[in-house]
Amino acid sequence: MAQINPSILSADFARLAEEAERVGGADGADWLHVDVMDNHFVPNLTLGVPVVEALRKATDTPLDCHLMIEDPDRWAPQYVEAGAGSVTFHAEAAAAPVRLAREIRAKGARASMALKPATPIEPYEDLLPELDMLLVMTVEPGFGGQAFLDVMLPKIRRTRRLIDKHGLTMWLQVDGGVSAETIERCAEAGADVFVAGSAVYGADDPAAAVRMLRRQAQEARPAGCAH
Ligand SMILES: O=C(CO)[C@H](O)[C@H](O)COP(=O)(O)O
Repeated sequence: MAQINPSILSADFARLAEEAERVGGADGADWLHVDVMDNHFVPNLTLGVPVVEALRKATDTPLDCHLMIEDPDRWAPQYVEAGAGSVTFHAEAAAAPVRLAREIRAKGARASMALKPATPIEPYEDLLPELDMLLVMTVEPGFGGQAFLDVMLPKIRRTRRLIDKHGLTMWLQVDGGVSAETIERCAEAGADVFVAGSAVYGADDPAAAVRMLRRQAQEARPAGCAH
């Protein structure tokens, strides 16, 4: 089942509760993607734990927190305590990714790891069973509205093959430039969770955009795929 996670990076930060509402409801967002940026790991600054706590109270949609921050080993557990249902840390930033994934899971959230475009999946093959999701970035992290990097499609395919080879049920997420023009290629390559910021919040009807993206992804999935 294809999941669509609108990124609040493209939402109106002065009205986050209403923006969450605009993509929620039946057939709406599967998760709300919350981009946490610290101005060090990426050259942009967004929000932190108090905003995640406030969002948790403002919406029933589960929160998928993507930490684009340094030292996630120290900070990620606080996002679980703040109410995130899934916490993604970056492979490039984590000092002890296995220990961190186990801590996130032990605290009750899904553990996920992200790879920047230049980071290969292969060195992390043995870590996959420790994770509930792997995020392949399809833009350089830091900003919404960037063009989708087609050169990431082979990495999505290789990651899907590794997940299937190990018989894992973990999810494969893509984030960056995902839109009506690019989502089918991602789904064909094996992604099953799609983050979309500008393609959802830039639409006249964001909830309809979520439904359309989900339908496109669902129809583009390889025939007979287990994910
Ligand atoms: O992680 C991100 C940027 O670092 C965003 O989630 C992502 O770029 C979504 O925005 P868009 O769909 O407009 O590309």
